[in-house]
Amino acid sequence: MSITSPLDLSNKSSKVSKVGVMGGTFDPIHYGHLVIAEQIRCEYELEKVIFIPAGIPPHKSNVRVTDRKDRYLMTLLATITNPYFEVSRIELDSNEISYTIHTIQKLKKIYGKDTELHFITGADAICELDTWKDVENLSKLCTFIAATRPGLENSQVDEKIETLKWKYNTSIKKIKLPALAISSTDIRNRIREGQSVKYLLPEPVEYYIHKNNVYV
Ligand SMILES: Nc1ncnc2c1ncn2[C@@H]1O[C@H](COP(=O)(O)OP(=O)(O)OP(=O)(O)O)[C@@H](O)[C@H]1O
Ligand SMILES: O=C(O)c1ccc[n+]([C@@H]2O[C@H](COP(=O)([O-])O)[C@@H](O)[C@H]2O)c1
Repeated sequence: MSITSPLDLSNKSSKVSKVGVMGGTFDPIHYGHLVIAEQIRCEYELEKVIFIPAGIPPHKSNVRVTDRKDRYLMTLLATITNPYFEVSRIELDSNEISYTIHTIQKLKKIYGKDTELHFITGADAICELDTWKDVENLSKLCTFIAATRPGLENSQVDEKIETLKWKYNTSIKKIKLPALAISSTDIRNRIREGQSVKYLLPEPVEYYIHKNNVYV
Protein backbone atom coordinates (compact mmCIF):
# COMPACT_ATOMS: atom_id res chain seq x y z
CA MET A 1 0.00 0.00 0.00
CA SER A 2 1.29 3.44 -0.82
CA ILE A 3 0.55 6.22 1.60
CA THR A 4 0.90 9.70 0.20
CA SER A 5 1.16 12.67 2.49
CA PRO A 6 2.83 16.06 2.32
CA LEU A 7 4.31 15.24 5.70
CA ASP A 8 6.78 12.75 4.24
CA LEU A 9 10.18 14.18 4.99
CA SER A 10 12.39 11.48 3.53
CA ASN A 11 13.32 13.58 0.52
CA LYS A 12 14.63 16.48 2.57
CA SER A 13 18.30 16.34 1.86
CA SER A 14 19.43 19.78 2.99
CA LYS A 15 23.08 19.57 4.07
CA VAL A 16 23.46 17.81 7.37
CA SER A 17 26.55 16.05 8.62
CA LYS A 18 25.28 13.71 11.36
CA VAL A 19 21.92 11.99 11.05
CA GLY A 20 20.34 9.46 13.41
CA VAL A 21 18.26 6.67 11.88
CA MET A 22 15.77 5.02 14.21
CA GLY A 23 14.28 1.92 12.63
CA GLY A 24 11.53 -0.11 14.20
CA THR A 25 8.21 -1.82 13.81
CA PHE A 26 6.62 0.80 16.08
CA ASP A 27 3.55 -1.34 16.77
CA PRO A 28 2.96 0.95 18.61
CA ILE A 29 5.68 3.57 19.16
CA HIS A 30 6.24 4.21 22.89
CA TYR A 31 8.35 6.25 25.31
CA GLY A 32 11.16 3.64 25.20
CA HIS A 33 11.74 4.53 21.52
CA LEU A 34 11.38 8.27 22.04
CA VAL A 35 13.69 8.47 25.04
CA ILE A 36 16.53 6.57 23.38
CA ALA A 37 16.23 8.63 20.18
CA GLU A 38 16.29 11.94 22.05
CA GLN A 39 19.07 11.00 24.47
CA ILE A 40 21.27 9.65 21.67
CA ARG A 41 20.55 12.73 19.53
CA CYS A 42 21.83 14.96 22.33
CA GLU A 43 24.77 12.79 23.40
CA TYR A 44 26.12 12.37 19.85
CA GLU A 45 25.11 15.83 18.59
CA LEU A 46 22.97 14.47 15.76
CA GLU A 47 21.31 17.16 13.68
CA LYS A 48 18.16 15.09 13.37
CA VAL A 49 16.70 11.65 13.91
CA ILE A 50 14.68 10.01 11.16
CA PHE A 51 12.13 7.48 12.42
CA ILE A 52 11.62 4.77 9.84
CA PRO A 53 8.69 2.43 10.47
CA ALA A 54 9.39 -0.92 8.82
CA GLY A 55 7.09 -2.06 6.01
CA ILE A 56 7.87 -5.75 6.48
CA PRO A 57 10.20 -6.06 9.51
CA PRO A 58 12.87 -8.65 8.56
CA HIS A 59 12.72 -10.61 11.81
CA LYS A 60 8.98 -10.41 12.10
CA SER A 61 8.01 -11.46 8.58
CA ASN A 62 6.03 -14.40 9.99
CA VAL A 63 4.38 -12.29 12.70
CA ARG A 64 1.17 -10.33 12.13
CA VAL A 65 1.95 -6.62 12.40
CA THR A 66 -0.54 -3.77 12.44
CA ASP A 67 -1.53 -2.01 9.23
CA ARG A 68 1.28 0.26 7.98
CA LYS A 69 -1.00 3.30 7.80
CA ASP A 70 -1.75 3.03 11.54
CA ARG A 71 1.92 2.55 12.46
CA TYR A 72 2.90 5.50 10.28
CA LEU A 73 0.28 7.83 11.75
CA MET A 74 1.10 6.78 15.33
CA THR A 75 4.79 7.48 14.66
CA LEU A 76 3.92 10.92 13.26
CA LEU A 77 1.73 11.73 16.25
CA ALA A 78 4.44 10.65 18.68
CA THR A 79 7.23 12.68 17.08
CA ILE A 80 5.44 15.82 15.90
CA THR A 81 6.40 17.96 18.92
CA ASN A 82 10.15 17.39 18.54
CA PRO A 83 11.68 19.69 15.89
CA TYR A 84 14.65 17.33 15.52
CA PHE A 85 12.51 14.30 14.70
CA GLU A 86 11.31 13.33 11.23
CA VAL A 87 9.35 10.34 9.96
CA SER A 88 10.12 8.65 6.67
CA ARG A 89 7.91 6.30 4.63
CA ILE A 90 10.92 4.94 2.76
CA GLU A 91 10.26 1.39 4.04
CA LEU A 92 6.46 1.64 4.24
CA ASP A 93 6.19 2.52 0.56
CA SER A 94 8.07 -0.56 -0.54
CA ASN A 95 6.64 -4.07 -0.80
CA GLU A 96 10.04 -5.63 -0.22
CA ILE A 97 11.24 -6.91 3.16
CA SER A 98 12.61 -3.87 5.02
CA TYR A 99 16.28 -4.76 5.17
CA THR A 100 18.33 -2.02 6.80
CA ILE A 101 21.11 -2.30 4.20
CA HIS A 102 18.66 -1.22 1.46
CA THR A 103 17.33 1.67 3.55
CA ILE A 104 20.80 2.92 4.45
CA GLN A 105 21.91 2.69 0.80
CA LYS A 106 18.89 4.83 -0.20
CA LEU A 107 19.61 7.36 2.55
CA LYS A 108 23.25 7.58 1.47
CA LYS A 109 22.06 8.48 -2.04
CA ILE A 110 19.71 11.15 -0.64
CA TYR A 111 22.17 12.73 1.81
CA GLY A 112 25.47 12.11 0.03
CA LYS A 113 28.57 10.22 1.09
CA ASP A 114 29.83 12.89 3.49
CA THR A 115 26.81 12.66 5.79
CA GLU A 116 27.38 10.28 8.70
CA LEU A 117 24.46 7.92 9.31
CA HIS A 118 24.08 6.53 12.84
CA PHE A 119 21.66 3.65 13.23
CA ILE A 120 19.95 3.76 16.64
CA THR A 121 18.87 0.49 18.22
CA GLY A 122 18.14 -1.17 21.51
CA ALA A 123 20.78 -3.54 22.89
CA ASP A 124 18.51 -6.52 22.14
CA ALA A 125 18.44 -5.66 18.44
CA ILE A 126 22.19 -5.02 18.15
CA CYS A 127 22.96 -8.40 19.73
CA GLU A 128 21.26 -10.01 16.70
CA LEU A 129 23.30 -8.02 14.16
CA ASP A 130 24.98 -11.23 12.98
CA THR A 131 21.66 -12.33 11.50
CA TRP A 132 21.02 -9.10 9.53
CA LYS A 133 21.25 -8.99 5.76
CA ASP A 134 24.65 -8.02 4.35
CA VAL A 135 26.09 -6.76 7.65
CA GLU A 136 29.55 -6.43 6.13
CA ASN A 137 28.42 -3.73 3.71
CA LEU A 138 25.97 -2.19 6.15
CA SER A 139 28.85 -1.72 8.61
CA LYS A 140 30.75 0.30 6.03
CA LEU A 141 27.84 2.68 5.42
CA CYS A 142 26.72 3.50 8.96
CA THR A 143 27.70 3.19 12.60
CA PHE A 144 25.49 1.74 15.32
CA ILE A 145 24.47 3.28 18.61
CA ALA A 146 22.81 0.83 20.97
CA ALA A 147 20.85 1.81 24.06
CA THR A 148 20.72 -0.44 27.09
CA ARG A 149 17.38 -2.15 27.58
CA PRO A 150 16.05 -3.63 30.82
CA GLY A 151 16.10 -7.41 30.96
CA LEU A 152 19.49 -7.80 29.31
CA GLU A 153 22.67 -8.69 31.16
CA ASN A 154 25.04 -5.75 30.56
CA SER A 155 28.25 -7.80 30.63
CA GLN A 156 26.85 -10.18 28.01
CA VAL A 157 25.83 -7.24 25.80
CA ASP A 158 29.31 -5.72 26.15
CA GLU A 159 30.93 -9.01 25.21
CA LYS A 160 28.64 -9.42 22.18
CA ILE A 161 29.31 -5.85 21.02
CA GLU A 162 33.08 -6.37 21.27
CA THR A 163 32.79 -9.52 19.13
CA LEU A 164 30.64 -7.74 16.53
CA LYS A 165 32.99 -4.75 16.35
CA TRP A 166 35.94 -7.02 15.75
CA LYS A 167 34.12 -9.27 13.27
CA TYR A 168 32.72 -6.47 11.09
CA ASN A 169 35.39 -3.85 11.77
CA THR A 170 32.63 -1.40 12.58
CA SER A 171 31.75 1.21 15.18
CA ILE A 172 29.15 0.14 17.75
CA LYS A 173 28.70 2.48 20.68
CA LYS A 174 26.68 1.55 23.72
CA ILE A 175 24.90 4.18 25.75
CA LYS A 176 23.48 3.61 29.22
CA LEU A 177 20.12 5.30 29.61
CA PRO A 178 17.46 5.45 32.30
CA ALA A 179 15.84 2.02 32.09
CA LEU A 180 12.36 2.04 30.62
CA ALA A 181 10.91 -1.46 30.73
CA ILE A 182 8.36 -0.62 28.05
CA SER A 183 7.71 -2.79 25.00
CA SER A 184 5.17 -2.68 22.19
CA THR A 185 4.23 -6.29 22.97
CA ASP A 186 3.35 -5.38 26.55
CA ILE A 187 1.33 -2.35 25.42
CA ARG A 188 -0.66 -4.43 22.90
CA ASN A 189 -1.36 -7.05 25.57
CA ARG A 190 -2.46 -4.45 28.10
CA ILE A 191 -4.87 -2.87 25.64
CA ARG A 192 -6.37 -6.26 24.72
CA GLU A 193 -6.83 -7.01 28.42
CA GLY A 194 -8.43 -3.62 29.09
CA GLN A 195 -5.55 -2.41 31.27
CA SER A 196 -4.25 1.16 31.34
CA VAL A 197 -1.37 2.15 29.07
CA LYS A 198 -1.34 5.76 30.22
CA TYR A 199 2.20 7.20 30.58
CA LEU A 200 3.75 4.32 28.59
CA LEU A 201 3.28 6.14 25.29
CA PRO A 202 2.32 9.67 24.17
CA GLU A 203 -1.31 10.57 24.83
CA PRO A 204 -2.21 11.32 21.16
CA VAL A 205 -1.01 7.81 20.24
CA GLU A 206 -3.14 6.34 23.02
CA TYR A 207 -6.17 8.32 21.73
CA TYR A 208 -5.48 7.16 18.18
CA ILE A 209 -5.36 3.51 19.29
CA HIS A 210 -8.63 3.71 21.21
CA LYS A 211 -10.47 5.79 18.60
CA ASN A 212 -9.52 3.43 15.77
CA ASN A 213 -9.69 0.17 17.76
CA VAL A 214 -6.16 -0.60 16.63
CA TYR A 215 -5.53 -3.47 19.06
CA VAL A 216 -8.94 -5.10 19.52
N1 LIG B 1 12.28 0.20 26.19
C1 LIG B 1 13.27 0.21 25.30
N2 LIG B 1 14.54 0.50 25.66
C2 LIG B 1 15.56 0.49 24.74
N3 LIG B 1 15.40 0.19 23.42
C3 LIG B 1 14.16 -0.11 22.99
C4 LIG B 1 13.04 -0.11 23.90
N4 LIG B 1 11.93 -0.44 23.20
C5 LIG B 1 12.33 -0.65 21.92
N5 LIG B 1 13.66 -0.44 21.79
C6 LIG B 1 14.45 -0.55 20.55
O1 LIG B 1 13.77 0.19 19.53
C7 LIG B 1 13.92 -0.46 18.25
C8 LIG B 1 12.56 -0.72 17.63
O2 LIG B 1 11.86 -1.58 18.50
P1 LIG B 1 10.42 -2.19 18.17
O3 LIG B 1 9.62 -1.25 17.34
O4 LIG B 1 10.55 -3.58 17.70
O5 LIG B 1 9.78 -2.13 19.66
P2 LIG B 1 9.60 -3.28 20.73
O6 LIG B 1 9.04 -2.63 21.95
O7 LIG B 1 10.87 -4.05 20.90
O8 LIG B 1 8.49 -4.17 19.98
P3 LIG B 1 7.93 -5.63 20.25
O9 LIG B 1 7.63 -5.78 21.72
O10 LIG B 1 6.70 -5.70 19.38
O11 LIG B 1 9.02 -6.58 19.78
C9 LIG B 1 14.70 -1.76 18.52
O12 LIG B 1 16.05 -1.48 18.21
C10 LIG B 1 14.52 -1.98 20.01
O13 LIG B 1 15.63 -2.66 20.57
O1 LIG C 1 18.35 -5.75 7.84
C1 LIG C 1 18.11 -6.72 8.57
O2 LIG C 1 18.39 -7.89 8.23
C2 LIG C 1 17.41 -6.48 9.89
C3 LIG C 1 17.08 -7.53 10.74
C4 LIG C 1 16.44 -7.26 11.95
C5 LIG C 1 16.11 -5.95 12.27
N1 LIG C 1 16.44 -4.96 11.42
C6 LIG C 1 16.03 -3.57 11.72
O3 LIG C 1 16.20 -3.25 13.07
C7 LIG C 1 15.18 -2.33 13.48
C8 LIG C 1 14.48 -2.90 14.72
O4 LIG C 1 13.81 -4.08 14.33
P1 LIG C 1 12.56 -4.64 15.17
O5 LIG C 1 12.21 -5.93 14.52
O6 LIG C 1 13.08 -4.80 16.58
O7 LIG C 1 11.47 -3.61 15.09
C9 LIG C 1 14.25 -2.17 12.26
O8 LIG C 1 14.62 -1.00 11.58
C10 LIG C 1 14.55 -3.39 11.43
O9 LIG C 1 14.33 -3.19 10.04
C11 LIG C 1 17.07 -5.18 10.25
